[in-house]
Amino acid sequence: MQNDITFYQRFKSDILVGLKVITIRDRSESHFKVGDKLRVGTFETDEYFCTIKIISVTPITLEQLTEEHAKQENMTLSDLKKVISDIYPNENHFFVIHFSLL
Ligand SMILES: CC(=O)Nc1ccn([C@H]2C[C@H](O)[C@@H](CO)O2)c(=O)n1
Repeated sequence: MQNDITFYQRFKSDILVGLKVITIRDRSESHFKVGDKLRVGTFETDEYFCTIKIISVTPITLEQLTEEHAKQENMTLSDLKKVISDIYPNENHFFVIHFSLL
């Protein structure tokens, strides 16, 4: 069965133990709806590793990110901003996808 969303392999363990409960994506991955159950795979190999349930999808800009978002990503705010800027260069409009592990 196909996965619905992927994460870089390095985030897999944090997701599986509940330390990472949000992801910040661009508009191309903003179509998920509250209550959707998504199969999650690794970006590198598309290997399935868990199922998540969408709690909310909220628009945000890079400047609006706070320490609370960083905590929900299990990283510092400066690391979070760098990760996002590396993945999405020249983009400023994002969506915070809050999820729970099923
Ligand atoms: C294809 C793609 O964009 N994949 C992504 C995007 C983001 N993430 C992680 C990185 C950070 O922890 C947050 C914020 O973007 O989400 C990812 O694992 N894979």
